[in-house]
Amino acid sequence: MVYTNKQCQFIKETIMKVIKVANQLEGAKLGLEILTEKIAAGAKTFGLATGSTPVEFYNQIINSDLDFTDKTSINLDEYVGLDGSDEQSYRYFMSQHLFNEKPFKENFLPNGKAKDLDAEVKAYDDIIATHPIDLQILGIGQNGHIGFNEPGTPFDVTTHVVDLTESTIKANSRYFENEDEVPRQAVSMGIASILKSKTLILMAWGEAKAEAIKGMIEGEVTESLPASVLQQHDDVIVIIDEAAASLLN
Ligand SMILES: N[C@@H]1[C@@H](O)[C@H](O)[C@@H](COP(=O)(O)O)O[C@@H]1O
Repeated sequence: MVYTNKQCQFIKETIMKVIKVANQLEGAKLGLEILTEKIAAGAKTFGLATGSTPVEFYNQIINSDLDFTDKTSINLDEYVGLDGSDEQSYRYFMSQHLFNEKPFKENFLPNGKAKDLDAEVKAYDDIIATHPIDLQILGIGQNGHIGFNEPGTPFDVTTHVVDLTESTIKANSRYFENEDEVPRQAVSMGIASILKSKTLILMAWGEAKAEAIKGMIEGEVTESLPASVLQQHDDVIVIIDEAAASLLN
């Protein structure tokens, strides 16, 4: 794979490729290059993430001439109790930041309003099984969570209902009027499902992510830092800015 982006600096190649970029915009452009390459190679199904991290990447996609009308997206997670029309739901977020501008053949997200959450979890596993993910986009929580797989989540779980930790509720409250408004549960793709993706790109910007990034890359593989499991996947590309990389040796 050839990266033409001049701003990036290749800082580590073990199994994980770690690429430091000048800033979020450069990282998003690099993400678009990789995505374009994967589509040219036949990728059809994309695992997508919410949060502030991929927003510029989605802008880049919107401004590109890539066509997704024959492509499928499968999102990582959704808050329990929020309808897709709720402005805080991840379904709404994805519509606003990508899907309204770039129509896909189909967009899957868990249904946070499902009456029977056990059935919803099973149905989402079936969707993932029948639509193998070619490229998964990930952000990372300050405590090292991916999707909504909080510290302590076993690595072998598939889609599940999660009790959000205090730290995640606090971190994500910036999107809500106050902390009390943040749902306490979410439906999340599990770590086992995430690891089945052919290629993964994890992006992180800013100092708040530096500790999690250090643990993920240089620490031991441990369920206390869910993203560390990515060390065991053979095709992970980590794109980070200076601040997120600042604690790396
Ligand atoms: N479930 C999402 C994660 O997928 C995301 O990676 C994380 C970080 O969010 P941000 O990108 O806003 O820092 O937030 C949420 O918890």
